[in-house]
Amino acid sequence: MEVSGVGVSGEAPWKKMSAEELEHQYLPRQWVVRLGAEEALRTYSQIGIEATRRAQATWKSLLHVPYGDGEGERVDIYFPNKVAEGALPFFLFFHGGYWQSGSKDQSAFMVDPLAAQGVAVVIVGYDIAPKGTLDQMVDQVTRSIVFVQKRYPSNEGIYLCGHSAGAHLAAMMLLADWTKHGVTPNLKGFFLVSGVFDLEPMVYTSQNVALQLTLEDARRNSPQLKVAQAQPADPACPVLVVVGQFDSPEFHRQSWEFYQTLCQGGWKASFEKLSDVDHFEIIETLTQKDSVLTQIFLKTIFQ
Ligand SMILES: N[C@@H](CC(=O)c1ccccc1NC=O)C(=O)O
Repeated sequence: MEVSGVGVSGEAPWKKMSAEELEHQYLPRQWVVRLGAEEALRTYSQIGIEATRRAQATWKSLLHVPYGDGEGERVDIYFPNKVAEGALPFFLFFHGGYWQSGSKDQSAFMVDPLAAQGVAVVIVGYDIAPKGTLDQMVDQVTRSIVFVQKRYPSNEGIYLCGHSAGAHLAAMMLLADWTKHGVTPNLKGFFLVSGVFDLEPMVYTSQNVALQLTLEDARRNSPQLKVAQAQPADPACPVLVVVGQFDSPEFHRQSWEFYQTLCQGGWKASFEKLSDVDHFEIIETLTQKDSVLTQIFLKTIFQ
């Protein structure tokens, strides 16, 4: 892999970028080659809305189930037809949108192909900025997982998948302290898709207008800085770091360096660069049962 991490000077490469270049590196829509930037976002939303409509028409579901008292603290749960409720693998999805856009209501991309194979899928809602702060989102995601574990104690594994900002939230769960929640979730795998793991560069982009991260907030919420010091709770739990071929060089660097840090920290990490997909297609392909990423998920869940 040719992506260099920290340069010979020891300084992160983004620190030498102009403000314009940094902004460009962290605007995924500008790296889409098959469509114009705005059309790429529109297409992504449409595919998410359509997949969600189809999922709700096809599978038994529990919609808008509260995992906390806040209005935004809700999940949608989709069940496969067979087997008794509960004794199933559970796949939890945390949507992207830079912690300030997107919702569970248009993010059920992977329900059809996973439910068809006997996986329960939970699409998690959380309070995006400016309503929610990053610390609150991390806490909400933690509680959503605790909720699933408590409600389905006989689950056959909980798998966390996040996209982009959602991959960041899922990665923060590698560091979660479950003791204060009274239950340790049966986590069996992490799928971190086109994520951001070091939030420091975000502080210097326009995304921070809504996020309002201080440098301290960014560092406290950067799994890249934290996982090296943490012991894997379960060293056998696989952590897959995936990035799309057409993601920006900064997104490639973020994923590659996080993967390397996970390996050094004793996690069972793997890295995939998915060919021919951009930041949005990488999730859009999850609507299809034979996509490379869908197959990786199923293989991990049923190995
Ligand atoms: N404002 C971003 C949108 C974006 O990043 C995004 C949109 C949908 C799903 C994930 C995204 N990226 C990270 O969370 C852009 O212009 O590319």
